[in-house]
Amino acid sequence: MDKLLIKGGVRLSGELRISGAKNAALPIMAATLLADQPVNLGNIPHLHDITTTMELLGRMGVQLMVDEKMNIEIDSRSITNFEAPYELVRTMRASILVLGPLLSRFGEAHVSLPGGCAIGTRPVDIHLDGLAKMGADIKVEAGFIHAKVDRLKGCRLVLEQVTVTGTENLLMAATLAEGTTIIENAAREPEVSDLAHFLNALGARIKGIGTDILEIEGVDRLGKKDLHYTIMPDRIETGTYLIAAAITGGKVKLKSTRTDILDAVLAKLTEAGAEITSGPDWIALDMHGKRPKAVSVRTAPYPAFPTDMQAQFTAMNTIAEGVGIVTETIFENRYMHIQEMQRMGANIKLESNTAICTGVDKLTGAPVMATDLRASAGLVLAALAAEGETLVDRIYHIDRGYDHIEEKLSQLGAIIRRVPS
Ligand SMILES: CC(=O)N[C@H]1[C@@H](OP(=O)(O)OP(=O)(O)OC[C@H]2O[C@@H](n3ccc(=O)[nH]c3=O)[C@H](O)[C@@H]2O)O[C@H](CO)[C@@H](O)[C@@H]1O
Ligand SMILES: C=C(OP(=O)(O)O)C(=O)O
Repeated sequence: MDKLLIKGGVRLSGELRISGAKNAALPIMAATLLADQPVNLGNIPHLHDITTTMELLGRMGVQLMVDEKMNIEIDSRSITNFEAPYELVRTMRASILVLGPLLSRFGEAHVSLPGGCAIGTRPVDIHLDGLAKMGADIKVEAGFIHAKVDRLKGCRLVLEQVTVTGTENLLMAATLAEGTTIIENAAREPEVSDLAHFLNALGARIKGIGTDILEIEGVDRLGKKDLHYTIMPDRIETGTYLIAAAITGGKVKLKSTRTDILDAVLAKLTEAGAEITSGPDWIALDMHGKRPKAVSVRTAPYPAFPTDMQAQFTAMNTIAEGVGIVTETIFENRYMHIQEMQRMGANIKLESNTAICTGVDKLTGAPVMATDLRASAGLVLAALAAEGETLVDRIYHIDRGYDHIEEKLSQLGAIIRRVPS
């Protein structure tokens, strides 16, 4: 297993280009299953999860072609089977996103139940309940979801809890259903909106995009000749590099990104003492060499503070001035990074879903273990601020969601290298 070796203490500075959003690219790739014409997708990030999704679609018989700029052409007309096997689903929970499109277009889907994950139990009951309400016959047997239907029927769905992939699965399913579907208490994450815009570009009729009530009038077919769709920028990658600069007292300019999807994160960085400036497609952060001030954050569905930025802000609080209280309300077990940060000298007290972080003057490099994607990012950030060397093990988690992280951090002056296994 590859590791990352980081020598901390360098003040980062420079410019970077932000990649396409993993959490928009994955549902949009799954949504191409709905189209009866090839689709070309641009701004696809270089990530392990993308390779897994390509393999998943490829095993179903879908044809994929990637060019050197990571534009992917996906043609689902050659599909031969409707199965998402365990060995792929277990490495990437987003595989569940093929369920809605397969069922809606082909009337059949067999998707392995996603396995346990380091951040919580993450059930898919809301996905399944919604599809059943739309008329699907769903059985869960031997770890597989088997779903069948002649044609899904539109109906009113009130989601019990805000769920991002749940909203996406039901939204995709509704596009080819008979009649109108209303999804209430829908997730408003920008990636859900990007998916909805993509579906409308294919010919879907979705209203209420960006709100918590989505209205979908089913159509008979989806697909548009020569459709090219560009994936939105990754707001979590953007936030992570802003913190890389903030935690080292440095400055950074991030290009090909957006400010309008990062309000909660930028507000907290400003509170931490960062000077933020921005243009239509760039954001810059300057700490002017200062140590950040500790900030308190509480995770909640968009537009509130994102759970996918919690570990990174926890990392910043470890070396900040003062006490920051971090409350995780989305996932019940998303604090696996804390124990590792404590090994680097962090002063964090964990009480139930609240982490009380008292900033220390310095962290010390240590061997640490990455446990999930954003926990790994938090450890890399802590390592950038620490004195001495940190060896981050199990970085396959990071490769799931960060495009060329060591190259990008090196570009900002970080001393970081991949140690192959
Ligand atoms: C690929 C992708 O986009 N992943 C994101 C997505 O994950 P994901 O879509 O899996 O997360 P959800 O929004 O579904 O989870 C929110 C909460 O709802 C619960 N829940 C969800 C579905 C369900 O059927 N039943 C249920 O109880 C979950 O256990 C969790 O406590 O949103 C999360 C919350 O912003 C992010 O951290 C992930 O990065
Ligand atoms: C939790 C995440 O991803 P996934 O839902 O794919 O596990 C994430 O992107 O932080």
